[in-house]
Amino acid sequence: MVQYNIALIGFGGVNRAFAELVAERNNRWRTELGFQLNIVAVTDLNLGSVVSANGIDARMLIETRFERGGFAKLSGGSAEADNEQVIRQAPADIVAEATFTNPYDGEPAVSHCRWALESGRHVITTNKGPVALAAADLKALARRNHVSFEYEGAVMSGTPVIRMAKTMLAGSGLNGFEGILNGTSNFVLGRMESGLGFSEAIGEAQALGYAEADPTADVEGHDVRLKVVILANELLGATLTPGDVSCRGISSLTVGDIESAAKERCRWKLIGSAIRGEDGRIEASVAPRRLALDHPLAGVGGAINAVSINTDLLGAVTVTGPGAGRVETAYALLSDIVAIHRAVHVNKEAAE
Ligand SMILES: NC(=O)c1ccc[n+]([C@@H]2O[C@H](COP(=O)([O-])OP(=O)(O)OC[C@H]3O[C@@H](n4cnc5c(N)ncnc54)[C@H](O)[C@@H]3O)[C@@H](O)[C@H]2O)c1
Ligand SMILES: N[C@@H](CCO)C(=O)O
Repeated sequence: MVQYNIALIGFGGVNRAFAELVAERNNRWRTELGFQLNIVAVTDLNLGSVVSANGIDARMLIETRFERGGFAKLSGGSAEADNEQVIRQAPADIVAEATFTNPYDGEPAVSHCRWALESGRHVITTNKGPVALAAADLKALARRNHVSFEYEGAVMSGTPVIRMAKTMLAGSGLNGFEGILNGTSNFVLGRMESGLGFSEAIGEAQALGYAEADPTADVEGHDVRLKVVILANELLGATLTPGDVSCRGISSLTVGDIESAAKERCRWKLIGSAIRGEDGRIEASVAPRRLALDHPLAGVGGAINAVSINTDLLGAVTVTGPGAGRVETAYALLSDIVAIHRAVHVNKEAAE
């Protein structure tokens, strides 16, 4: 039986939900997927660090109400988040990076990924910073160290848009995309249509685990800008940085704007898009758009995301599914491990 030792960096909504999946589903994964997971290290800015080569009980981790620095009370624990030491020295095969997204330079998550890859650990991450701002370097580092860098959850949480488009639409002539790529702002717009105030709607999105640590990133469009960079670079072969993407969020929309759109059978949506022009240049933007109710993206509600990918051979192919949520995003981490497992074990077995 294959077992992967996992280090969790950041123990907030996503990695907690992932630990819960490990506690509930490891037996099932053994049978269905051919591997089981063993959490050997966890670090968190608020809780500290804990390392155990024999494994840390996932159920204990999620059921204990730790205070600040509370990992110090566990065997192998410390009150400090010793990220570098844990990432480089814990006996992990895979490092799951799920700390805050920093939209400016991606740090400290970029360093977390770099330390892990340099130390020969696979990296799985839901953090948009390292993927949008340092993917090329991190992929090269992964190749040099014969490990994988996987990041399906960075766009549309557990809905597999990156892997699906890169593998299943290969050769179809991808030339652009447009879509709803932020669960929080889509949820907030829907709640405002139902009469809720902007701040109350954001509060609900935070409670449901959709929002960024600083929800300004959601409502000002910065989160979508990172996702547009990621999709454009992954799917269209672009080399965009966030500065290349014009960006406007939903914070300037008023209840009056939303009501007048509704009277004219329209609805506001925050749309991220990129398109390859005649000259080969990629134009990318994030902006609220007033869509007629019969537009395919107008009916996408709540924290659901949808992206229509333009192809030469098929026309538009639309992927829709959850775009935020703790469990939904934790699933993306599992899907990354499945990809690593298939690359390492299944392909090796097929070659033998
Ligand atoms: N929640 C979602 O729906 C969702 C979806 C897709 C992607 N993401 C991304 O996944 C990541 C995690 O999201 P989340 O919802 O769990 O966020 P969260 O705010 O609930 O958790 C982040 C955790 O990281 C810890 N942390 C921050 N900096 C750290 C550091 N330097 N060292 C160790 N720990 C640190 C924090 O203490 C916190 O517990 C974020 O980058 C987010 O953008 C989240
Ligand atoms: N805050 C983000 C999480 C998913 O990246 C959203 O609401 O879409």
